[in-house]
Amino acid sequence: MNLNSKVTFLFAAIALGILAMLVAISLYAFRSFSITSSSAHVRTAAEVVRVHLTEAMIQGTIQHREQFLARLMEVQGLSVARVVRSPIVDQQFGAGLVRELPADEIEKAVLASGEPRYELREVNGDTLFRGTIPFVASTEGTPNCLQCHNVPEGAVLGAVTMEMSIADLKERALMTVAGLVAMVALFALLAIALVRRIIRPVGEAARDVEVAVQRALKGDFKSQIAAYPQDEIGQIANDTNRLLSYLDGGLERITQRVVQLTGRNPRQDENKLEATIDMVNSLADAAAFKQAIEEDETKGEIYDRFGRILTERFGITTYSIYEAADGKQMAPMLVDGEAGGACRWCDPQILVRSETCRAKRSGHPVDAIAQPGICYAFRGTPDGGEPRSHYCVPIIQSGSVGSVIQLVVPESDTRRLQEVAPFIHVYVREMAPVLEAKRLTETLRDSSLRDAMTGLNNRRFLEEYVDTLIASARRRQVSLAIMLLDLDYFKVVNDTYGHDAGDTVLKALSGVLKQSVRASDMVIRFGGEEFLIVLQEATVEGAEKVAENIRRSVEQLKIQVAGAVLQKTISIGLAMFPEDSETFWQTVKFADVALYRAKEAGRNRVVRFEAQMWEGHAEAY
Ligand SMILES: Nc1nc2c(ncn2[C@@H]2O[C@H](COP(=O)(O)OP(=O)(O)OP(=O)(O)O)[C@@H](O)[C@H]2O)c(=O)[nH]1
Repeated sequence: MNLNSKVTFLFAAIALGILAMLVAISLYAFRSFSITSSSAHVRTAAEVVRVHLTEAMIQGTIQHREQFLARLMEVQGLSVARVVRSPIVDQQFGAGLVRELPADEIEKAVLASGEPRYELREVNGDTLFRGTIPFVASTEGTPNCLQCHNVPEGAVLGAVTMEMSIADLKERALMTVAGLVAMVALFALLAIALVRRIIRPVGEAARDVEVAVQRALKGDFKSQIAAYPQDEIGQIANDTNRLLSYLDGGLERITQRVVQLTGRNPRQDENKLEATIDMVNSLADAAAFKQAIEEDETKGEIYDRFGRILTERFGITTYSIYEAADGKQMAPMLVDGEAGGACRWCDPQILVRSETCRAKRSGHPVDAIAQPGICYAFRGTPDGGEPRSHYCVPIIQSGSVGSVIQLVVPESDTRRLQEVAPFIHVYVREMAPVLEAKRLTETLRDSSLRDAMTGLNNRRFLEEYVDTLIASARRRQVSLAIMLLDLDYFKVVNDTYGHDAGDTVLKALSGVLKQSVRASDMVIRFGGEEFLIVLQEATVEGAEKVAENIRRSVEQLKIQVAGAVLQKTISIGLAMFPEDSETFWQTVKFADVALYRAKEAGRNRVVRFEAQMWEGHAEAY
């Protein structure tokens, strides 16, 4: 029920209540008045009858009593006028007139009690008032009752009964009450109409405010409340309009900025305020994410953190992060939360021919939800499960695609992915410069630890890595074989064919060395044409075999240089850690001494270090 109806209802109820009370009080008052006034009339008439009868008795004309009473009934409205005698009068004066009427029940009661009785009754639609008044013996007056009646003072001598119609009086009373009711009802109707008119703007403003609040709760602050006269309601309407405009303007400005940052426009059917709050939250989360990854040490940690955000925040559990390596290759860094996992969602071709990856090739996001089947490299159902779709985002670093994020979702979940994609872009945008900085740092660090010409690790790398190497060997209680290798008569190559030919020989040798050892072994370019190899978990016999194998491979290696095919030999010194020395670098010195012996002994050979070789060399180191 609205305010207007409530007020109308309230006023109507009050008016009805007042009317009911008014009618009740009026009717009661009129009834009391009618009875009182009729009683007074009957009493007066009874007194007139008594005086007349007394006079008739004194004059001896009492036999005309009935005529007198009949004449009396001609008075308008009077329907009964009769007299009854009390038994004590009959005792004194006999039975009285032959027409004497017997007393009815009321008269008997009045004669017995001496108290008047009045009564209202309805007869055939007429309202009659009856009064029975006793004649009581009194000593007052001249002559008085006791002069003739032989009775004590106060005795009841008789009673007169009169009955008159008060229909006219009643009708007039009802007319008066009806008039009163009509006036009050009219006044109430006018009052209700006036109050409704006064409060209508309040109700309409309240309705407008309610509509505006409902829309505001849905993120829409564009409502305006109709202008009203300059009273309190008008003031509320104006203030509310100003507040709504202020909120709408503020939300509009915030949304515009947030849309610029996220690239996501709230949908028409969306709660704009909640959508904007969501976007601001995402921006704040992305900023926190950026702060966290800036302090991460490696790119692997960054990918891992991003993977967790994909799963925990966006509910995406199947995804791949590829890193574009040098040349045409791509490497999976994180697949479905697994570091360096296999290429699960794409044709493995992309790993060796990165151009096969559409996002890598184009540098643009690849949206298979908007354009199903857009990328031929995508393998949507590798395990025959529910068909899947994908959305790939390239990360541009230093002007080219450095990494590719691939999000994979079941077909049934594509709409949700579309909704979160802009937020994921925000994260990717925050991540890109940090990844680039990390890549530069890693490249710089890698180049300082690597020999640019041969691609082998350098002496500095060995110096940094040696502690880890020793700790690992000690923990596993294994030996390391250390070989120092030096090309024989290498100077001649430079001198005869030039420095470039010398470089070619060194590169070819590096290749042979790399191929001759296990991936876990280390090949280091130790000096100019000097190389150091560390074999992990080695025995003396095993190491000697590897060294001999290298010597033979080098001897058989034919190297094409400008205008000639060269064949070179190599000398190798071998020492064992910790068998030959408890310290790694001392073992390297022993390998160097053995190498010296190999050169001394005619070159192109492997010499295993022996303790007596150190004698005479100690001072040289
Ligand atoms: N082309 C080229 N030559 C290098 C490089 N580093 C060192 N050399 C040369 O390698 C040669 C080493 O010569 P030596 O130490 O005299 O030894 P060798 O001629 O190999 O003779 P032995 O070791 O005694 O068998 C020098 O001529 C250096 O200039 C390099 O990076 N490229």
